[in-house]
This record gives sequence, C-alpha cells and structure tokens, in this order.
Amino acid sequence: MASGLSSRVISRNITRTIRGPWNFVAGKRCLPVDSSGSMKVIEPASGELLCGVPISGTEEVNRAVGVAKGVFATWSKLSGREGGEKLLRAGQIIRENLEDISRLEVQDTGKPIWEARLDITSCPDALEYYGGLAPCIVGQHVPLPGGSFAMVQKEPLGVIGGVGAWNFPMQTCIWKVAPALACGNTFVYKPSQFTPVTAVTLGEVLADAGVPDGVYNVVQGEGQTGAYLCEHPDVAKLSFTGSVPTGTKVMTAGAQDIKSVTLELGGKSPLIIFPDADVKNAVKATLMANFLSQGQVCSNGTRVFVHRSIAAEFLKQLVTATEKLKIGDPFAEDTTVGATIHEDHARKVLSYVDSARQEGATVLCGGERVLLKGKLAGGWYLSPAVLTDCRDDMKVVQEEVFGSVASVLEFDTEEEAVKRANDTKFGLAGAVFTKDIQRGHRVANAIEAGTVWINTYNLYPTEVPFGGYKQSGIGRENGLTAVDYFTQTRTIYVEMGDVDCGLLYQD
Ligand SMILES: NC(=O)C1=CN([C@@H]2O[C@H](COP(=O)(O)OP(=O)(O)OC[C@H]3O[C@@H](n4cnc5c(N)ncnc54)[C@H](O)[C@@H]3O)[C@@H](O)[C@H]2O)C=CC1
Ligand SMILES: NCCCC(=O)O
Repeated sequence: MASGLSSRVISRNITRTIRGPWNFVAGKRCLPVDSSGSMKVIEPASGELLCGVPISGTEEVNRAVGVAKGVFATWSKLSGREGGEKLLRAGQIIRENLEDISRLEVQDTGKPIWEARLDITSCPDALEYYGGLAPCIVGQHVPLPGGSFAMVQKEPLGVIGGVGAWNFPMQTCIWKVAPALACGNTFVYKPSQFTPVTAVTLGEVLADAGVPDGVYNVVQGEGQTGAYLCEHPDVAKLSFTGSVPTGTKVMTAGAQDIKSVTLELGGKSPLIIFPDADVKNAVKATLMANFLSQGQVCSNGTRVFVHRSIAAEFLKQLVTATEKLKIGDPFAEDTTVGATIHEDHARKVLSYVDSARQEGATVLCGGERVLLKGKLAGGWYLSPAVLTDCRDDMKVVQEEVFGSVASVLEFDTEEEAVKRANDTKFGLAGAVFTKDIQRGHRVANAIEAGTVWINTYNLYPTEVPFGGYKQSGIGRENGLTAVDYFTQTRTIYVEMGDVDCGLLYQD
C-alpha cells in the first residue's frame, strides 16, 4: 500500500488532559533546560488556574533551534511524497481525536465547543492540503540556446521560527507548520502565553504520524522567549501572528540577519451592505463578522457600513439576532458566546464601549459584563454590543477592539462607502453585500484588503491565501501562495557547449 491513509492510525501519545511538561523538543514533552519563572495560565471560562508553565530561556531556545537544525538535513531530503504522507496521517489523527482536542482548545480559549470543533477541523484540512501538495512542490526546466538549460529548484529555507496569538491557537500554529514542513523546513514554535496547550498536542500528533523527532518543536514563554527565537541566528525565517506593535518588533529582529518574515497582524475591516442586499443574509454575516470567538478575530468586519435606506430594518433584525445569542458555559452545546480570554482584555473591550458612548454613539444592545454562577463566576463574559450613531473619527471605529463590538455606520453612495471603507491603516479583510454582480465585483476590487468576501464573511478555506494589505501584514498563509513564503529558489545553469567569454580569451 503506497500510503497509510486507508489504515486506521492509532494515536498512542495524545495527552487528553491539561498537564505538562509543556515544551516539546526532540519528539517529546520536556521541561526547559533553563527558565525564568513560570506563567500562570488562567482558564477563561472560570477565571481559575488552568496550569503553570515554565518560561523558556535562551538555552532552551538554543536547544530547540539546534535540534531543528540537526534534523533539517534528514527531513529536507525526503521526497515530497514521503514527507507529505506523514502530514496526511497527522491530519487523520486529528480527525480521529477531534472531540478531545476541541475540548482542550475550549479550556484554553473559553470559546464555545461548537466553534472549537470547526477550528480544529480546519487543522486537518491544512495538513491534508499541504500533505497532498508536497509532491507537487517542484521546480522548472528552462531550455536555453545551444542546448544549455537551467534547473530552477524550490528549496526549503531551514529552521522556521513561529510565534502565535491566542484566539485560534492550534489553527494559527498549523497554518504555519503544515506548509513549512511540506516545503522541507523544520520548525520551532512559541505559542501565546495565554494558550499553551494545543501546540504541544500537535507535537504528539506529528510524532504519532511518523514525523522525525526534532522536526517540530515547542518552546513556551512570553514575549522575551519569542524575542530569543526571532533573534536566533540559526532561524532562517519568522512567521508571526499577533498585534501590529509586536509585528514591528519581530520584523526588526528579522532585519538583523535579513530573515524572511511573514506577518499576520490586526485589522479594522469594513462590511458594506447595499440596499439591494438580502437583509437576513447580511445580518447573519454581520454576526459572523463580529461575534465569533467573542469577537477576538483579526479579520472581523467591525465597521458595518449600511445604506441609509435600509439601516433601520437592518438594525432591527441585527439587534434581535444579537439578543438571542446565548452567553454561557463554553462546553454547553447551545452556548454561542463564551468567555473573553482574560480580565485585562475584557476590561479593554468594555472601555471601547464606554469611549463610544462618550463620543456620542448609541449602544443598542450589549457591551456589559454578564456574571455567570458557580464555577463560571470568575470568567469574563461580555454581551455582544451593537453600536449606532457612529462616526468614522470615533476611537471605537478607528482602532481594533478585538472583542464583540459592532459599529454600524450609514452611507448614501457607493463612492462614499468605498472611500470611507479604505480610510484605515489596516487592510486585512472586507466584504460587500449586494445582488448586483457588477457592483459586487467593482466594490470588491476597490477595497484595499487581502481578502474580500462577496455576500458572506469570515470563511477561510485552506485552499485560498489569507493575509493583509497595509499594516495588516506581509506575506500570505494558506493556498499555493504559502509555498513561496516557505521556500527559496536555486537556479542551476548547465552549459552544454564551450565557454563563450567574448574577447576575454584569445587562442
Ligand atoms: N492577522 C491575523 O491573522 C491575526 C492577528 N491577530 C492580532 O493579534 C492581536 C492579539 O493577539 P496577542 O496575542 O495579544 O498579540 P501580541 O502581539 O501581544 O502577541 C502575539 C505573540 O507574540 C509574542 N511576543 C510578544 N512580544 C514579542 C517579541 N518582542 N518578539 C517575539 N514575540 C513576541 C507573544 O508572546 C505572543 O505569543 C490582535 O491585535 C489581533 O489583531 C490575532 C490573530 C490573528
Ligand atoms: N481563524 C481565523 C483567522 C483569523 C484569525 O486568526 O484571527
């Protein structure tokens, strides 16, 4: 049998409860060799201690990078099919353990279980896409005059240093690791200090799938550990997801050694709804664009531009739908709004609602802490907010809130909507709702953003590139495009005749 795909893969190694050790180096969970204290990881749902995680120091980062560098020669020399089959198997293992891994993600993030299942399902999607693609990552043969030719080869870069955010912990990690490994690179990943769990689970999955020890490693820590990794001279490329200020630091660190850098940063995306739009679909998309994962989604369409003629009807339907959202235990099947990642972040989200009120916005619903009972009493549950009477110059309309706050703005003309939509330093995403096919494409092409949806929102199939214009980032994840960001090109020129050096050589 050419691949192990039709046989069931038994996972022996997945840890299904929250327990350390929390680093994953050379194929196993381990403690760091040096540490500067321990992080207290809080379970968002309850506000209680989930686990303590040692903060990796320079020696541990050196060790992980050294291990990844050591195995690079072996991993990068596998054929695409040999490496790809292991990624396909890893995808299958995640599918077989989807429920257990989703539950780990809920404990770590506080998001509702139904959402976690979708997020975790996107992980095998990526592993299978890049596992299948790996044998097709090939070069070119370029014929030249006189029978000479060039071979243009796609080569891996070496050790990739990845740093991630806390909103989609395993998905963010796999969006980097799957293409990187498929291209023959090895990896050291530092998860967010708020969500350390499932990056280590991925290590166990890859080990079970037959990926050699050391190809994928995890070092836990805060910003300083991330900085050590980004500054490491043996790290060839940085792949970062997080905020713009940290992205600037990562890019600066990369600049010291001229490292290639991919940045997936923040956003303040526009969602433009024209009068001919299907209002019910526009409302559904506005919910998806604002309230998934407690609004903690970088591509969220938080500036909702609605044509004045339908604004009243749209707002009525949006508020009705928003008030039906069920805030509660993230593990309950009917919960649609879980816990905000931590108290500081929740207070920041609430402060945006306060500032909006002070600047003249009307809060039609939500924007408050909801106290749950019993074990959930310590969690920060916020009711999703819909704001109206907003202006473009308000803080809540200008800045990324990263919480469940939708600002509704009214417009009169297409030209005005596009101009206002583009009046931002960000350019991650956007959307247009209309039944007019010409208008849909015209506006989609005019929005300055890496992804524009027509008549939907916040869908990210692995097959299509994702990333930002302007300060929302550099480079792209997903799709065929990601291969360009995890490879370098070597040209080998082959001369089939005598060397022609013009007048330089006289017989
Ligand atoms: N465009 C995208 O795909 C996404 C963007 N984000 C953005 O991320 C932000 C929220 O996530 P946070 O985790 O709070 O972002 P953050 O920028 O504070 O942290 C992100 C990661 O960077 C690490 N870090 C901090 N300082 C560092 C340094 N000097 N060198 C290397 N690593 C360092 C952190 O420990 C964490 O793992 C939001 O602004 C959001 O828009 C979040 C998710 C996806
Ligand atoms: N899963 C959605 C990608 C965007 C984000 O990470 O926020």
